Amino acid sequence: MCSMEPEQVISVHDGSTTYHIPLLLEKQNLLGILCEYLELPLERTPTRRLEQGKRMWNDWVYLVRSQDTITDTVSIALVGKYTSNKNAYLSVSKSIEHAAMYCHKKVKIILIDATHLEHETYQNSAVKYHKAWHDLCSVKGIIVAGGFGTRATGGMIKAITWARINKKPFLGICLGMQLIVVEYARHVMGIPDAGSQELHPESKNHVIIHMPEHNQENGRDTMRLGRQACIFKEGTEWSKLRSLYGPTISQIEERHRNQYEINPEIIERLEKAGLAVVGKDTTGKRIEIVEIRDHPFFVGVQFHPEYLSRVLRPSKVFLGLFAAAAKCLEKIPMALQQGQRGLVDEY
Ligand SMILES: NC(=O)CC[C@H](N)C(=O)O
Repeated sequence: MCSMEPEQVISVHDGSTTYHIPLLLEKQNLLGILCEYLELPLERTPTRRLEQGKRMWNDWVYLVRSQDTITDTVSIALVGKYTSNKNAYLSVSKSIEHAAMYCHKKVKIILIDATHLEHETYQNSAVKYHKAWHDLCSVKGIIVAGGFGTRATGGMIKAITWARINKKPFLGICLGMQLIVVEYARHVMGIPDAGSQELHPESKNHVIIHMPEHNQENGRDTMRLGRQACIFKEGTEWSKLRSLYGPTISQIEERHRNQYEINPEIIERLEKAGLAVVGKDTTGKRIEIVEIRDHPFFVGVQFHPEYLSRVLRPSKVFLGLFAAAAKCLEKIPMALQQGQRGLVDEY
């Protein structure tokens, strides 16, 4: 066969998940073959690096194999406006999967087009409207993901109201967090026209404003980007999200991509009404995390936790949402503190 030896052919057959593929490759000695053909001196690799690699490999094999014995599936709705493109929310979907693997559960992610939750859809297509609401009401947890522009935000706000009132585990990411604040201001604080400068320019009560140091004319060129610190506020040890980082962590770093922020002038009123500030930036003015205390899990983050989630190191933010949906949140802080590789370690 075209000047190739049989042992040079490596096959990757269908498996239950893509995470099994490294296991298939290893079984066929891919590493050995590559080292031989590329003349890579594995024996000269420092022992520390080799051991680190071995540990990571063992953790990977353990986690992937443990997936084969899962019986429970937890459904999570991902509410957004770019749902017609399956890959638009790939990093968010993968982060939910990482969290599910840690909790030893399977996940079914249901993409919901936020416009379908809006009344206009009911008028044009009652089937789409009822299907979207049926999906939203059936799932165990809900995420409103990031985004730009007004379209579909009416439906996202409806999803937030539903999760808040019905005590469904909920996570709002970036735009999702900004809409939590709009929803709270409108329906709990009694400001019916509360809005965001980006989405509701006509509003007289902007609870989300353009960040002053960012140039509006240059649009997205001047976004707040990249890794930035978030400091947990004193007295927020009760926070369900914070409990996942452990008692010694007072600061985390996460990646950002936004132009708007919570209006600092409303923060005191927001907190008095029950939407607590859990994390702020290093200036102490910019809000990074909000959370409702009397709720199984209702968290908004201004950053994008999906950018830093990894298979062996799932984002705590997604872990919180997923574990609350799977009703195993109370086990997670201890499991993480003890360095368990996942909840299956219990068995
Ligand atoms: N990444 C996002 O979700 C952005 C949210 C919002 N459009 C902003 O610019 O702040």
